[in-house]
Amino acid sequence: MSLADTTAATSSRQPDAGSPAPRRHGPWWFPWAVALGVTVLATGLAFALPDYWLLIATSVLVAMMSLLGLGIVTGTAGMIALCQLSFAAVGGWVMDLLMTQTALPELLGGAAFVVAMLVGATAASLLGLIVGLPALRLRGVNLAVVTLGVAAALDMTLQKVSFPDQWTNERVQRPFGIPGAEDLSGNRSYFLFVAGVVIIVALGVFYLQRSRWGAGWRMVAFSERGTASTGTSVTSAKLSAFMVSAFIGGIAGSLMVGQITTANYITFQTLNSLGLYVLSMAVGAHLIEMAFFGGILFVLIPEILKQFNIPLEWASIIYAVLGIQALTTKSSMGNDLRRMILAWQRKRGLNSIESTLVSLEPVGAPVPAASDNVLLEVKDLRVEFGAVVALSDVTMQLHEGEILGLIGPNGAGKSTFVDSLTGFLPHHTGSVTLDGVELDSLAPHKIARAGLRRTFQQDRVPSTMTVGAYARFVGGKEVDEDLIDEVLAFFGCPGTQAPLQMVDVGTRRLIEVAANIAAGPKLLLLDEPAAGLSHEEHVAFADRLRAVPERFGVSLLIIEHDLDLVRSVCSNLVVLNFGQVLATGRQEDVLANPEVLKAYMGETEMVS
Ligand SMILES: Nc1ncnc2c1ncn2[C@@H]1O[C@H](COP(=O)(O)OP(=O)(O)OP(=O)(O)O)[C@@H](O)[C@H]1O
Repeated sequence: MSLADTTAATSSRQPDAGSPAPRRHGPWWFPWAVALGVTVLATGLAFALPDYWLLIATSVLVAMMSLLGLGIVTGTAGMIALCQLSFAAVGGWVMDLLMTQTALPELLGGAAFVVAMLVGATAASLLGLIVGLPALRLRGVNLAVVTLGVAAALDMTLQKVSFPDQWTNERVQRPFGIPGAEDLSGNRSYFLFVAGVVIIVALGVFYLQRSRWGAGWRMVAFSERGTASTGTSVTSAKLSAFMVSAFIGGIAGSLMVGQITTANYITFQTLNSLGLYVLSMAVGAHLIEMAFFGGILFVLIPEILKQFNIPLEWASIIYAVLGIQALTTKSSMGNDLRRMILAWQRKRGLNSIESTLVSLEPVGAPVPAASDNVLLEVKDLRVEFGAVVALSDVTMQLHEGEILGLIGPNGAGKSTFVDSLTGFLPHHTGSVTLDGVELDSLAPHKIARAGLRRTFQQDRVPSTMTVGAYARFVGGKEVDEDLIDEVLAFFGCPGTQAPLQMVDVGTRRLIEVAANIAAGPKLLLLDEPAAGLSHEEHVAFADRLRAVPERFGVSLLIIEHDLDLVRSVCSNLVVLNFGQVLATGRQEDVLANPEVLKAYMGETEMVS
């Protein structure tokens, strides 16, 4: 499409034809209805089960609590933690200390248990913070070794120090009983108390998973770079996952101590933490219902072995088989189940979600003209990878309201340029300023917050969220929800309720562009945004991009190999070659420059 083909811009912010359905939030009462149902069920079980099975049921709930915590680090945030029972041990130890060695029970009566439990969980979350620190730099096997080391060290310490109740042979008093129950501190009321705590924590996890924190955990599991480029600190996301996980682990430890009213280091041994990790991976403990199922397995496998007089050590072999299955298939029972439901829905033609970009009425905006205000100023940018000079003395400007194209042959330094500007290559020299603010010394998430955002060549949109959750996360705390709907509709993206799992990769990249525009940056860098789009989608996408600066107030820097798109949307171009600026200026002039023709494409293709 040439300049002559374009018509006047429409700058009004009217909703487009083909808008997604109005935003609907899931029924708010659903989790509360489930919680009520579980409460009724637990109350029924408390009065129906014999004493021995009440103890077993309590153990299931406590194991579920441990798995709920572990699921946050392993399933949601995608890290490895082999010391979940160390957090439980710290929680249990502190509660044991407060309940048997201090005047807390006399002072607070039945409520002392709850206070001690919360103090213990807080202490465990501090250990979570310490364990999380290495996770900022380590991944995979290295992180596994560190967390295993923590578990082993705590194991040995507990063997030496022992639990406080054993110093004086006192027992931990269980919490206040349930009114009307006969045995106010007995197994029935304790089961009900534990069930209540589990329901509260499960509700907390449910809402956390859907909060900004939860979205950060999911993002960090999928892509740390993607997370940072949305303005979220990877450090905070990882540490908060470890701290919340450890807090819940600490509560589980307190409940374990309350169950047996005394404590022993054997309960919290490293081997048990390993078993819990394997189970968490095998069932997919980031899903609340699967954490419950995992709790049943964790308690029932040894119980069944006991019933058949099989040595309990065989339980480890069963966990090992489950672990091998989960690690080799890189999936969990929960995820498999969800995938099966999805495949079944697809077979029935339900929920297939596609972009409506090509069916949108063209906006017909002209290629935007740049204003006189310099928005981005890059001076003498230089990046070296050992002996390779990837960028050398790159100097360029981008003006407010402009769509600037950055082109160059393979290996010219385009990705290195984008990475340096957005903080992912901190060791560059030279200077980068955005709207007068120096960006050089800032971390990637701070650069994003300063108003310079980017999208990626590779898919950085996690399939574990809905379109709306992702867009709200990318948009930041202050994002206008109506603007999210508007930008999604503007690019023909699915509505906010659509699960990203149902959306193809090309449409996901459109959603990434839309969400970043809704975030309202001053400048958005699009790294090969049209890759993976069909010809018709290219044309429609270019039409929409041209309207972005005026309609949404976002300037664009587009890195693209596709010269049709560049011709169609960019007023000015910068050409990189061997890490240096080969040409810069008006698009028509640059594309006619013989040096550019020679270096970039070969004359025949450019002239045609
Ligand atoms: N991490 C790295 N270590 C060493 N050399 C690198 C590294 N990253 C990039 N380079 C080199 O720097 C130069 C510029 O690479 P860059 O990826 O920025 O080019 P590009 O223009 O984005 O290429 P493409 O269009 O193929 O994506 C190339 O010579 C590349 O081999």
